[in-house]
Amino acid sequence: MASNKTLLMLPGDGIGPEVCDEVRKVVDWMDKRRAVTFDIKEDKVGGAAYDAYGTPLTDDAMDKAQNADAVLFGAVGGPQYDNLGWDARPEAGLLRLRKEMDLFANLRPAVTFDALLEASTLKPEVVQGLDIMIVRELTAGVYFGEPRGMQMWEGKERCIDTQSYTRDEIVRVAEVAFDLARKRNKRVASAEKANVMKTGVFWRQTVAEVHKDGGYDDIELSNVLADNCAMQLVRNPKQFDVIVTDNLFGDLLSDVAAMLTGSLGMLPSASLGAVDEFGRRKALYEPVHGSAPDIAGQGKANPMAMLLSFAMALRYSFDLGDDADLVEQAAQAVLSTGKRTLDIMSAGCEAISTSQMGDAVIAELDKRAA
Ligand SMILES: NC(=O)c1ccc[n+]([C@@H]2O[C@H](COP(=O)([O-])OP(=O)(O)OC[C@H]3O[C@@H](n4cnc5c(N)ncnc54)[C@H](O)[C@@H]3O)[C@@H](O)[C@H]2O)c1
Ligand SMILES: CC(C)[C@H](C(=O)O)[C@@H](O)C(=O)O
Ligand SMILES: [Mg+2]
Repeated sequence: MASNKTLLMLPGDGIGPEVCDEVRKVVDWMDKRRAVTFDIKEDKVGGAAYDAYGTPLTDDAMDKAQNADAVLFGAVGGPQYDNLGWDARPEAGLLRLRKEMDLFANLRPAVTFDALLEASTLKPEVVQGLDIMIVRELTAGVYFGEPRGMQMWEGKERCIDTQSYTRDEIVRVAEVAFDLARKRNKRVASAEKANVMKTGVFWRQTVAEVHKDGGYDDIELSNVLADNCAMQLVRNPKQFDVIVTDNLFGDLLSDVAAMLTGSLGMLPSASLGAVDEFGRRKALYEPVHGSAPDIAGQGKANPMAMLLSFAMALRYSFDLGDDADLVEQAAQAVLSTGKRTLDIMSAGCEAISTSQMGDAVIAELDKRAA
């Protein structure tokens, strides 16, 4: 029977294909055990697409992404591509997907599993029970602002990147953050640099207006300078519920948050567009980590961030919240049995490979569905 659940897989480079292989196991399991069939398409992105086609994302792949119900993205990049021209870089493929699909809201949840308390570099009491959501603006700011690049200025070479935000770009991501907070602990911290950046002042004012005029008086809003936010995340992360922030600060703060959970290999993400008139939204799901060239091809990658990103796809794109819960519970159960990839290894635990971790998740899913 034809499925209306189209899933585009873009494994990419480095450990991207390795962690995507583990998601394929769960997709197959869903088909067999839950009668949920996905119409899977696959294409190349990043360095893999550059090697095959001379571009990090073909128009054909872009079209497939625009028409999929969800895109599952592995990772892109690698040292062999670092000196390519600007638009040929693997990262340019990812930025094009985000921009052209208008995926402005990037949800990066940092949740600490009890089994991994020892894997964090922080004291267990600081991270135990942590559940925060970073909402990163993803299609504007310094990543896309113009002008950018080299120019001559007063007879000297200089290079410019431009931080730029329109009111609408701030309003829509602030609304996502407030709406999410309403279903959580009703607190939003907005992080910017209003002390030194004009865009920071505008961001702060606009978020306050959305809070006041958007009917969000049940949500507590606080402002935090982004540098202080980074420090507070390490000092006392549980003070936060939802953090909303711009593209660049969101990139940095989510890597910090990743280490609270034990490893960058644990942090999933969902990049969402606006809800259209039919109630659908474009979406791309990807781990927060990159292509990890240092461990690629060795079976060492932790597939959890990718698997948990797929769980987010089940929840946000396919209205399969129960199945999302199941995948998350299975992931947690595997870690509770002491199985570990090297990034989250602790004394007394069993070291396993990427693919063994995927198999262990399937075994737990089987137990739960039995
Ligand atoms: N979304 C993406 O595709 C994405 C994100 C970040 C970086 N990158 C790209 O990846 C390349 C490498 O960047 P980087 O080294 O700064 O960041 P990275 O996230 O690839 O790796 C940072 C460190 O974390 C480890 N790590 C990351 N994911 C892991 C996992 N799943 N399991 C175990 N360990 C893991 C790596 O081994 C490495 O030591 C660069 O080309 C960068 O542009 C891509
Ligand atoms: C690969 C790169 C373009 C990307 C970013 O900077 O947004 C990555 O670091 C991320 O966190 O998704
Ligand atoms: Mg990043």
